[in-house]
Amino acid sequence: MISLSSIRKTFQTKDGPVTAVDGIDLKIDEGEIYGIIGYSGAGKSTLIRMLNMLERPTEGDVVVAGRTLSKLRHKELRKARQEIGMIFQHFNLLWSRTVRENIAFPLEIAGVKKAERDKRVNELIELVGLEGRGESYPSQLSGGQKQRVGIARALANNPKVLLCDEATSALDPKTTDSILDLLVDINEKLNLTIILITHEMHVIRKICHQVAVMEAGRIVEQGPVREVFRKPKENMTKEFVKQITEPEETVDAITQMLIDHPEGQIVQLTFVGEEAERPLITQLIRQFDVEVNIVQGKITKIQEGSYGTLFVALNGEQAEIKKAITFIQNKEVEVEVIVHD
Ligand SMILES: Nc1ncnc2c1ncn2[C@@H]1O[C@H](COP(=O)(O)OP(=O)(O)OP(=O)(O)O)[C@@H](O)[C@H]1O
Repeated sequence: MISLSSIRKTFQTKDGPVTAVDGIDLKIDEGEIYGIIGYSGAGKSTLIRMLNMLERPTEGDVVVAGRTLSKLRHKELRKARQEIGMIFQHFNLLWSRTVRENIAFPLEIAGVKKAERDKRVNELIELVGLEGRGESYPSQLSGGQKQRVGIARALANNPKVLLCDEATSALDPKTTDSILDLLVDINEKLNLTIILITHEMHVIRKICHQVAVMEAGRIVEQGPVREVFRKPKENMTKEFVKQITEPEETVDAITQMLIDHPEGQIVQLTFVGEEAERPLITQLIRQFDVEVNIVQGKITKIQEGSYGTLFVALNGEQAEIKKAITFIQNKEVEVEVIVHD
């Protein structure tokens, strides 16, 4: 559905050239929810804005739904853009227009007749769960409701692709979750391809199938979310994964555990899918002469199954601990030894 090859974007500034995107190749399949995560300044906004030519790449080609956007002229580009909807962190609604009028706006621009427009707006209002709010003005809506208007407006012309630029960053956690649920619902109902950028791993965990990690204008790691969670390779990725696996109490608990069991070894076990449900600890205790203390554990839902982390302290003879760790590894559970004694 989307393919980027050797994309580069350099801005000319008073202080000299700034390369925001520095040679990115990317392929995104139809129907996929693809997340791009990175800290501020990594180049995410610039990258996503090149997917609909809000920014033109300095080098490289952008192909969306079979069209090479980077080569299109004004009129053709306007048409191609109807295939690509976009939502924004601060919603970008028209404040003097009602909900209905905001949603109808792109239909007016596309020259859709009044009767058809009204019908389509009704469908969209229902799709995003804004029944009864059609005549309200944006200032009368909550943040979540405003983003629902943004989503309805972005979907008005039946796009194939939806771009989400930090679409939940201005919302509280509960509202964020309801908007993310809506995006999954739309993805499934319409087979819409969704690309989102975020700095929150929670967003990736909750809805994405694939993830790319961006740093300094490049993609440093990418793959299916469950694989990246199970085996993050780059330090940057590990930091993001920690955002949801390692709450502050874990660090405190580990420190305390080390004081209490100076002879022990603390390991982090990472399970994905069915592995998360197997009675691994029972097997460990039965088959090896080790004591197992659970420090902290958490199982989280990801878009394709469940994902769990468990911090345990293993006490016993070094050789026996080693055997136990090998046993766990053979169960296809990732094991990271946090502290060597
Ligand atoms: N129009 C512009 N002119 C000059 N420099 C720009 C422009 N847009 C972005 N940049 C620079 O490009 C780099 C990447 O910015 P970008 O906004 O794409 O990053 P980001 O990952 O989206 O961060 P944020 O979430 O803070 O927006 C930054 O160094 C930024 O200052």
